[in-house]
Amino acid sequence: MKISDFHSTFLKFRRDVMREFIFKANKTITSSDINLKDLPGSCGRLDLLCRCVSDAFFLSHDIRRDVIFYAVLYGQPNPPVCIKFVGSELRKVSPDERNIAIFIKKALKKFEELYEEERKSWNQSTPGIYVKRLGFRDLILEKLNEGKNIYYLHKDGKDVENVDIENPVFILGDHIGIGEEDEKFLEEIGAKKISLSPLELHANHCITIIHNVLDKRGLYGV
Ligand SMILES: C[S@@+](CC[C@H](N)C(=O)[O-])C[C@H]1O[C@@H](n2cnc3c(N)ncnc32)[C@H](O)[C@@H]1O
Repeated sequence: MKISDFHSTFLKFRRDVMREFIFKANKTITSSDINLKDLPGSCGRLDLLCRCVSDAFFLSHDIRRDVIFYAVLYGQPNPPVCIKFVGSELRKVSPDERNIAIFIKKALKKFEELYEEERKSWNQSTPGIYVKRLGFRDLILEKLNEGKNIYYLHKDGKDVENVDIENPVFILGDHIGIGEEDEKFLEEIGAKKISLSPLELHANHCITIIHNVLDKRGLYGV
């Protein structure tokens, strides 16, 4: 098959879809006092959040511009803090954990410099990275109001192979999960619970698998 034929076949099946993720970081630090040498310990599993950001955006020598990734941080001293990463706007971010942690540190520094009133809106810290005072449930309600479909990634959900995915926001927990109360909330709002494997996976691996599922279905963003 010629490359041009492949390209037109690919485009025929391609449907424009943004991919959004919401990651609940139960223990991740909410001050800029980040020790880059201790991301898992004193920073409350910031290593895991950085890996999620890396797997959400980075292709080999390219970036997924159709992804928006939200992390809601619930660690001390000032929770909740929501950090938003917009793939089409990111500049100078690279896939390694340390580099991403430096950008998160800048976002938290920006947050510290704002008055509480200013924190109610999105504030850009560096290109494509924004910070706001926003809790996990309120963010999900905002997404529902935007007309998004909420998919909760969980081992015991329905096999992803049997689920149609449209206009998605994927919800993920960290090493602790999202907690019973938030699971109940997702059930109440009618989130679809979908499984990627019969085994318990790391959150960042779930992101890679979901990308793979959507890539193969031709569900790309613009
Ligand atoms: C390490 S797991 C969390 C484990 C935690 N002990 C719990 O009980 O939720 C991190 C997150 O990855 C997602 N996850 C893990 N395994 C999964 C699977 N097989 N299918 C779909 N999502 C999964 C879930 O969102 C989970 O909260």
